[in-house]
Amino acid sequence: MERRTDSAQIETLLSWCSAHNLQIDQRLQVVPDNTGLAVYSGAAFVNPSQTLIKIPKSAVLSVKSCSASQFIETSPYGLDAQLALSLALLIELERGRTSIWYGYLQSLPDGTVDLPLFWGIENDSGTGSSNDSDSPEALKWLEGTEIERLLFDAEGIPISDRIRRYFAEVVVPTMARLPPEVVPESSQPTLQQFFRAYSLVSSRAFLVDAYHGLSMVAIADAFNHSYDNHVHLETEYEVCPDCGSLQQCPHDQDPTDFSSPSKAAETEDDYEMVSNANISPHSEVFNTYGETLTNAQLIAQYGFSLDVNENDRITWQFDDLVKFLDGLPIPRRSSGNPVVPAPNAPFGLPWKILADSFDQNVFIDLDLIDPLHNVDVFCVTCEGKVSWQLWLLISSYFSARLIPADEMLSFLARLGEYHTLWENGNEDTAADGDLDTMILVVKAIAFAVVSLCQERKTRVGRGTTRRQLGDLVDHSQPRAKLVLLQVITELSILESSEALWSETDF
Ligand SMILES: C[S@@+](CC[C@H](N)C(=O)[O-])C[C@H]1O[C@@H](n2cnc3c(N)ncnc32)[C@H](O)[C@@H]1O
Repeated sequence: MERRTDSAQIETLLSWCSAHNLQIDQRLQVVPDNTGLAVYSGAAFVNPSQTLIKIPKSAVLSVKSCSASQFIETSPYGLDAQLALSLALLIELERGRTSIWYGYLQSLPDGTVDLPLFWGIENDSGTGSSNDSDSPEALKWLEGTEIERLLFDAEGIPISDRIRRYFAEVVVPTMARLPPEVVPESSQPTLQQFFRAYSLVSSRAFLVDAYHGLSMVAIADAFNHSYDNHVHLETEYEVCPDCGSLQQCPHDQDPTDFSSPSKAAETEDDYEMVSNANISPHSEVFNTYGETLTNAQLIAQYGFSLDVNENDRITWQFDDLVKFLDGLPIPRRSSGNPVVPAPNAPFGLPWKILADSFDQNVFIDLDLIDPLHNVDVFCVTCEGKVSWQLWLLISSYFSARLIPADEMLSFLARLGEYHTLWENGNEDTAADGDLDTMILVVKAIAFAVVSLCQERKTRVGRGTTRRQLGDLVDHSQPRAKLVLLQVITELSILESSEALWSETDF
């Protein structure tokens, strides 16, 4: 769907930037592209570590800075923060030219960003949008995919229901309470307008610091995404959540603590976009919306996917995995008493200690788990490998049936070593000890991974082969096409993993 921003809108945006002290390095140009705006370099080469954009904190639109700040409850992150910022944005949009962000807001895409959570419900919002003809087909292929899971909150409630509920329970009453100097009394935004505000927040907002939280940041949001990015936004997150001060302030709990060095005033007042790679002349300058984002996450949150995305993975939730493992045959020793696993803690393991003790070889760094881009830890990667967390969960599940609880930690450490030797065909060099038990568990892990992949394959792609899906892509409308490509990727990951883990010679 094309939604090019025209040059008059860009000019108004740039005048607004100068009026609000937002500085853009002359080597960069904001230009129209098919999705709205994009940023390109000019004739000059740009080196890394250059500050290219300075955005005064006073220019960001957040719940704290908006015209109705005292009427909106803030939330630090997650869906609640997105909903609150959507309301703040909606109010500023309703204010039209009287909003101090008008020059910025007029440059944003006109319609609702095409996110799957709105598919099939656009017509319910009262505008009779016609984009929806493609939705039934797209929704059909969405079933069982990684995208589908992202359309629900942690309690399993559809995010679209949460948005509607927030509109009815918070947006409508808040709009009715606002004094006329904030929005005119005649202003009664529709659910469709709130959908648009939500879609803009979902696809453009940044978590800037502990004071402003999730915010709309002009120009920073004009960059498209790539994981080979050239620039990133730098902010000091740890500011006072009450007043935004980076230095000591009256809200500090310990007034005698003067340990934090005071920063220069200019660092305190600006957010900065800084280059982290060379930028060639006349090329598009990319930001990254998250280094670990999968295509499913990009589609759900931003409405687009990359042609190739090495972050793609298939994920499972902890409870579903345990239920699945419960249905598999438990490996048994030919002699010795079976062990009854500890019923409470998951398999009696100190998960945090185990997680911390994994070294550089691990697939996912725990530091990458952040509230906005939550990394799903139990997964198979696009190469078909399992994440260490999935390996650990499966191996401890089976080991708990074979090994007494107080020996589990050391057994799992030895099992990890043995599994690595075995993968490389060097299992003969393993020290003796409980070799038989380790072989049993390694076989059970391989069997479990193959079974998990096979089971997931029955739920993705409606039993259609990848070749047939490929033929369908060519004749599909944009939404169905986007989902079909995702289905093909997911099936291919599952097939690679199944092949990799079946290869093992038992
Ligand atoms: C933060 S905005 C980036 C600027 C954007 N072009 C605009 O002004 O609307 C995010 C939106 O840009 C588009 N976008 C960003 N990176 C993209 C990419 N690599 N491929 C396709 N669309 C992309 C998507 O429509 C996404 O929702």
